[in-house]
Amino acid sequence: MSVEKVTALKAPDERPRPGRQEAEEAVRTLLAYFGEDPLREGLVDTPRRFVDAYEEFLSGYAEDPVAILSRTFEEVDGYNDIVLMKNIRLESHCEHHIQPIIGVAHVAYLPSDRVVGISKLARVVDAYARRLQSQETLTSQIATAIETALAPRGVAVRIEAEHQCISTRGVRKTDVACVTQTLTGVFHADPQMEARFYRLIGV
Ligand SMILES: Nc1nc2c(ncn2[C@@H]2O[C@H](COP(=O)(O)OP(=O)(O)OP(=O)(O)O)[C@@H](O)[C@H]2O)c(=O)[nH]1
Ligand SMILES: [Zn+2]
Repeated sequence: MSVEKVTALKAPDERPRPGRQEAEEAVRTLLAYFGEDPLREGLVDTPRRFVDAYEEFLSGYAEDPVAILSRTFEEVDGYNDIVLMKNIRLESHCEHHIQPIIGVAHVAYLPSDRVVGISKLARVVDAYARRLQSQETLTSQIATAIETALAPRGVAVRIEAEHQCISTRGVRKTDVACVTQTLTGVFHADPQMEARFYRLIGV
């Protein structure tokens, strides 16, 4: 197996990482590449700020979404219907251009024997969104984490988002939403459940 292939198979936390100084130096290189003077007053601290900002944007790599969903509750007095968090603000970055993806996520599940604290559904969205993503992968990862952690009767995740790599550069189309969804279990198998999900989120 080639060296590249072995590297590609390593888990993210096992991959050798450059240090902070190297990261800031890379930003200085980019500034110089674009014709700027990285040492002028307004830019001298920019590499530090840039790396700080992207550590925040990409902080999801340090999170374990299944662990976020590990605290569950069984005492729901027979509650037996859909749980939906709709209009969760979504902020991510596309893996192709490292440009913002801004939109909303709707996350629903039909519990089997346990429910999760509802804030945790939004935390799972953030844990995956704060990574370099394609919208399809992001949608699927959120659904899979809920499936894995809660073993519910079904999961429905829908994301509607604008990609700034499409609105501010390249093809430059504004007010265009990319819509993706993953439906599992009853939401996939039962058209009435699928339709209820759409009605609840106002589609
Ligand atoms: N499927 C998918 N594509 C995405 C996503 N975010 C960005 N893209 C697309 O990724 C593609 C990358 O295409 P390339 O031809 O390699 O890159 P490019 O030359 O910058 O393409 P243009 O954006 O068309 O200028 C573009 O079509 C983007 O619109 C996403 O979340 N999912
Ligand atoms: Zn992009």
